[in-house]
Amino acid sequence: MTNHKRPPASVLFIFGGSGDLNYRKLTPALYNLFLDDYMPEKFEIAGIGRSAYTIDAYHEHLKDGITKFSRRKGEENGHWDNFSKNVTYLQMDAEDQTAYSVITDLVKAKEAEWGVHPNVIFYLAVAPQLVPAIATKLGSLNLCSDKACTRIVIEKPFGHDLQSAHDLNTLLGRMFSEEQIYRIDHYLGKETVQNIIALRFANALFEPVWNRNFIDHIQITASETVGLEGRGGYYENSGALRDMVQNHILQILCMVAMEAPVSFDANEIRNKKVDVLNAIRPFAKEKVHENAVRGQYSKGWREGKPVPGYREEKGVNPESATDTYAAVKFFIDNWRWQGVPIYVRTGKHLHQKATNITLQFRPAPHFAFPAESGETWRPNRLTISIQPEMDIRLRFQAKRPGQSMMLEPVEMVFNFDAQFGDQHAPEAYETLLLDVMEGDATLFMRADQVEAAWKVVMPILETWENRPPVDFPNYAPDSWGPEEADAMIARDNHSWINLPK
Ligand SMILES: NC(=O)C1=CN([C@@H]2O[C@H](COP(=O)(O)OP(=O)(O)OC[C@H]3O[C@@H](n4cnc5c(N)ncnc54)[C@H](OP(=O)(O)O)[C@@H]3O)[C@@H](O)[C@H]2O)C=CC1
Ligand SMILES: O=C1O[C@H](COP(=O)(O)O)[C@@H](O)[C@H](O)[C@H]1O
Repeated sequence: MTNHKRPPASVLFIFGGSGDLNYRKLTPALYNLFLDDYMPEKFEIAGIGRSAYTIDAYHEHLKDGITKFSRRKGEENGHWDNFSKNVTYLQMDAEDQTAYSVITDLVKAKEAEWGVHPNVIFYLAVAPQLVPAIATKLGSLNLCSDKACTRIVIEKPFGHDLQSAHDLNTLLGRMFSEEQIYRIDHYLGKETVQNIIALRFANALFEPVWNRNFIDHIQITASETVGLEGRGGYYENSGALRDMVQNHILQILCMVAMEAPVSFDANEIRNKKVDVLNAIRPFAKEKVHENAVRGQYSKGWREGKPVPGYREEKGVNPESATDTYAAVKFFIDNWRWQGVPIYVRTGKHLHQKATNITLQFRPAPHFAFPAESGETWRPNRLTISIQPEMDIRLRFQAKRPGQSMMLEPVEMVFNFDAQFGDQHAPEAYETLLLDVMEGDATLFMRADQVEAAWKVVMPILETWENRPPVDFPNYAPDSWGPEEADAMIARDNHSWINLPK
């Protein structure tokens, strides 16, 4: 028996139903929502692709993905039959307008069967080049003018640069109103990312010190130990700055730096975030090299096994100039953050998988203790670990037990798993898919947000594109990235904070 509201009846069309994202993320997320009683009482999921599948083969394929990739690891597959009877497959070429009648037919059939007009959700889990064609064809169906019930979900990447993102927004705007468009950034669905808002705005403790008067600098790290994982074709045209900084990292930065919202209304939250993006100091192109560092991994070793260099990966140009690492120093020009550097970095094949945010506080204004007591003195730090560790740590000085006043840095830790158990935290895609079915766009990117984020990175991208790197490859797998990134932060008398594994 469910004790929460469930979304209204919904028909969900997944373009890319035969693809990797649906296999690894979307269907496992939908199945978990089903197990947790969050799916609508009446729902139909239609995967779409050109590949041929019998319905049984399609179900087997999806079940295999759940067994391998669901947070529940398929241990509750006993409910699969009840779920999969609502899952169908439509073999169609999405570039063929005449094929789209199957979509309207299915919606009509479900409306007649259920006796209610359902939500109609189009999830575009396809390569970005296909998005304009599909959106245009959907636009010519009778379904899209229903602003209350019809929604379109667009996967990343949203555009390749500011101009293409703007063009895509314009095109989508011809067929759908802004409230119907859900631009996914899966980081916003992560529990620990959403918790930044709770930490900041549900507690009176932090807000008074959350500003330039107390904070010395901020670091955001999103490091990965994996390489391309078969996505060379995509990544070669993207790179770390486009793939991670323009979207995930800037969104995290917005949540750390935004002003307090007055309500949880989607537009209120998004307004506050876009204010941050608009306040990020634009880079003069001649200053880019002082504030941004790019890297590319060479061949090397990880845990005793050889790792091919980026330029040797499938789908990659042997002389590629694509960045697999990016580090940038940002400033936010507003009253709260004036003068506080925000260092961000991300990269493939780094030493550790870790996404975390550290706010380092200014030193205490006067050190009254005997000089020798402060040998191990360290500045206060608040560290928010997003993944794989999910915790928040506050570092402060304590008196070491004994007859003399010796100080020692210690930590207070809140750990999600220890507090709430590790079994039932929903995955990002569960949260985001549920939000789409419920019509809540708070965790999705509005058109102006996406474009503002592109504006932030464009001077770096343009400078890098006009000035090919001379030193690539410039970092080894299993390292912390190029030395130049260490030098960039060292010029400000700081160093990158690498948390212990
Ligand atoms: N995979 C991932 O982990 C992530 C993916 N994404 C994004 O999701 C999107 C999809 O990625 P991914 O699933 O990896 O890609 P895949 O290449 O695995 O899947 C592409 C899908 O598009 C379908 N498709 C291609 N052309 C047509 C067509 N003409 N008509 C109908 N269907 C078509 C393919 O079906 P068929 O071949 O059967 O026609 C397939 O289902 C991309 O934008 C990607 O950037 C974002 C984050 C993570
Ligand atoms: O969007 C992307 O994110 C993943 C990292 O996601 P995470 O949830 O595992 O942190 C990244 O590997 C991929 O290149 C990028 O497209």
